[in-house]
Amino acid sequence: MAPGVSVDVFSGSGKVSSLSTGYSKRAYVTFLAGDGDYVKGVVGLAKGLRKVKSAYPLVVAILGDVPDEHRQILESQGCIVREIDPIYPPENHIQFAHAYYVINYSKLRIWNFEEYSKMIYLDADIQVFENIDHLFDTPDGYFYAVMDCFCEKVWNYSLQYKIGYCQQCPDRVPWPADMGSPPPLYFNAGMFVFEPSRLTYENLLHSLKITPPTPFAEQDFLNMFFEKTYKPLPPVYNLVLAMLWRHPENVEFEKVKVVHYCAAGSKPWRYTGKEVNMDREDIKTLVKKWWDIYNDESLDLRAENSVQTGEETFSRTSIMASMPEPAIAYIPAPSAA
Ligand SMILES: O=c1ccn([C@@H]2O[C@H](COP(=O)(O)OP(=O)(O)O[C@H]3O[C@H](CO)[C@H](O)[C@H](O)[C@H]3O)[C@@H](O)[C@H]2O)c(=O)[nH]1
Ligand SMILES: O[C@H]1[C@H](O)[C@@H](O)[C@H](O)[C@@H](O)[C@H]1O
Ligand SMILES: [Mn+2]
Repeated sequence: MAPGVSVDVFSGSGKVSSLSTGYSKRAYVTFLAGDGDYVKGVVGLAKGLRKVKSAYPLVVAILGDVPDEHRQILESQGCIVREIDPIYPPENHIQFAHAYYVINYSKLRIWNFEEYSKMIYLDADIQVFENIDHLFDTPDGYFYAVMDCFCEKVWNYSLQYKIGYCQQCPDRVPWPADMGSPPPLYFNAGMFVFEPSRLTYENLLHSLKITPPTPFAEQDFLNMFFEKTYKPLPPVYNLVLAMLWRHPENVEFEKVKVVHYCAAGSKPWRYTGKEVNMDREDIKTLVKKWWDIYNDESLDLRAENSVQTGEETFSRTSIMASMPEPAIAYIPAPSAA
């Protein structure tokens, strides 16, 4: 999109406005490690993207420890599987918020997927309930993601949590004047829009070498690295579930496009309803909606509705969905923060 063109990319109306840029230059990308059950998340995501008729493929950046059987499942669902080497942070004795976050530094390899000009990263524990292809039309040169919430216990090591400050409601407990300015806006790294670039990739790896690891691993690191170019997206593009009970006033539940099952106990494929906050009706509804997509056989990639173009398989419905709409409705952009 040409700079300065006033297109509201958040309206959700423009399915794909840039056929001319070619399909292969845009893709969704997720990350998969290990032989556990996150593969279910990726399958669910692939089917969810098909359901909303996304025009772009899903690339899965996998570590070498993903078993062949899981790779085949992903390919049979139309995913483009790309093996990446792991990235570890510099040695130190930091306690991560979760031990497995250490593998998440490997995610930085996706900046090296230079055959794509723009990508949307989605965690495997994310589901897309409405088409978000219009986010590919966001102006280049920025890093787009949704602001996080600091109210859950997993944040208890942080100063924000200790004093009760959250950027989602900065007036509840104002940032203490004697601590200088409030910290920069902080995004959740389960969903973001970015431009792969060899130069950025090399800068990321170089910076990582000289940056001590912190509890939220690559999420903290990306927040530091992209601090100046970060543009907040509205919460409907990555509903961090804790927002439902911590900041309900900031959530338009009926309008949510992307749900991130990141709260403790909320992964649909492990859900029991027993953990704190997990017996809420809204959570049960969202878990059921995830399973409905996962179990829907009509959303499996089928030979008769797929098109093979080199290494990439697109569903025919996706290609149909990429035809430009006759008219695009422009509505005022919601406040970014
Ligand atoms: O065994 C695993 C664990 C994780 N993952 C992948 O790593 C992603 C991140 O893990 P979680 O979704 O469990 O992490 P959270 O959502 O709780 O954590 C948040 O903080 C993390 C800090 O490392 C990451 O930034 C992550 O993207 C962000 O959403 C998963 O979605 C999945 O894509 C696997 O493939 N296998
Ligand atoms: O950024 C963090 C991370 O995604 C955690 O895993 C999640 O439980 C928190 O709610 C979120 O704030
Ligand atoms: Mn996640």
